[in-house]
Amino acid sequence: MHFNPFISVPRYIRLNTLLMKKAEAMEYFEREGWKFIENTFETYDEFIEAVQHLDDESFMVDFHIKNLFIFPASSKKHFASNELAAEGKLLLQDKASCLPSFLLNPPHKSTVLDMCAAPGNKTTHLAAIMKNKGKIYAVEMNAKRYQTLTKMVEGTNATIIQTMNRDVLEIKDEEVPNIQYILLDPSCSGSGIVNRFASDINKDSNRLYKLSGLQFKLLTHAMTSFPNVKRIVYSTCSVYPEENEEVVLNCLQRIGHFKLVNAAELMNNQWNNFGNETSYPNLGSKVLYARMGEDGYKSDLTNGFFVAVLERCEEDEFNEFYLQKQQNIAVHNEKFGKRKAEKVDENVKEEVQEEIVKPKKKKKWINKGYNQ
Ligand SMILES: C[S@@+](CC[C@H](N)C(=O)[O-])C[C@H]1O[C@@H](n2cnc3c(N)ncnc32)[C@H](O)[C@@H]1O
Repeated sequence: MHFNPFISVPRYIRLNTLLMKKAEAMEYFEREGWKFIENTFETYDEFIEAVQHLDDESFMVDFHIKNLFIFPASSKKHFASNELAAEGKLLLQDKASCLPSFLLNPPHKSTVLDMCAAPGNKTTHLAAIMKNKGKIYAVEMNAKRYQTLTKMVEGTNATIIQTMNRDVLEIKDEEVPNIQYILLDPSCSGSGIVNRFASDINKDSNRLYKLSGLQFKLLTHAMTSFPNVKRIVYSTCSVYPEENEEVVLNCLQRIGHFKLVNAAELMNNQWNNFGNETSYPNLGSKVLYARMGEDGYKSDLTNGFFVAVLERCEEDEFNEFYLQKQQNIAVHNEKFGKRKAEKVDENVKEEVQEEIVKPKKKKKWINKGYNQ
């Protein structure tokens, strides 16, 4: 994988609507000498073109996220010490990192679990989307990062957030009752982050294996431990399919009662990058990537990011990957008559534990190694 080290993403600034109105922010920027370019573009491509040509004195509003401002990359130093950012009114957050909360889109008064919350960018975005009405449980395992999270929550006036310094894998439904929406943004390789963009050659397959095992465990927990969950967003700042499509596919194959929502439709078919449909049929085109334009991909002018949206199936409905796997097992059993029937949803956790402790040989990408 080749990339252009000179690509830079614009300065994205998310308005904290819990502390400041959009009109006030616009007036502030104009007072500071910035010229507003109105976003009247009909298509995403036209918009991207305009952002690419944003001059050093101008700013715009994002095409998808209406409380996200876009400034030229050259303004990064200027905003690093901005007074309104210090007051929690403006948040320096990349567009890609805003997509998970935007796509989860929990309604006001709903109950949300953010499973991996620190430093709190997405949790506080969720609170703003919910207009500070409802309840968000924000869980962070690492003590130091938990402190950063609590500081951010306090500083942004996101009063519906209850922070918890815990391992989310130990949290059960009784402790966080009636969770309806889950955001899962777990630790990942960070291979999508512009300045540390990793090439295939630099892939650390051992680390990747451990990370994807944890990601799988966390997504399984999200899908099986909270009976009232309607929608789950799974995201990473990685561009490696092992942490993305692979994790989602493995979970869907084992847990039948969730299905993929087509992210392209959620973006009104105005987006450039999705997963790999050839390698992951019926899955790749429904999961979203944000890309900075490396390797001939079209650019979204953001850091590299992955988002998958899952929704609970109707009663008696199972997702296609689960059904296919069950069918394969049935065919295999008929042929060889040896293997016991695959465990069903209720027992999936037991199976997951076994898989994580004892990796099976079928995980070919580990054995092949990526350093070749
Ligand atoms: C990618 S960061 C999350 C970024 C955050 N969502 C944001 O937008 O600001 C992943 C976080 O998950 C935490 N984490 C990893 N495993 C966890 C677990 N089992 N329980 C709770 N937190 C966990 C890590 O310590 C790390 O802070």
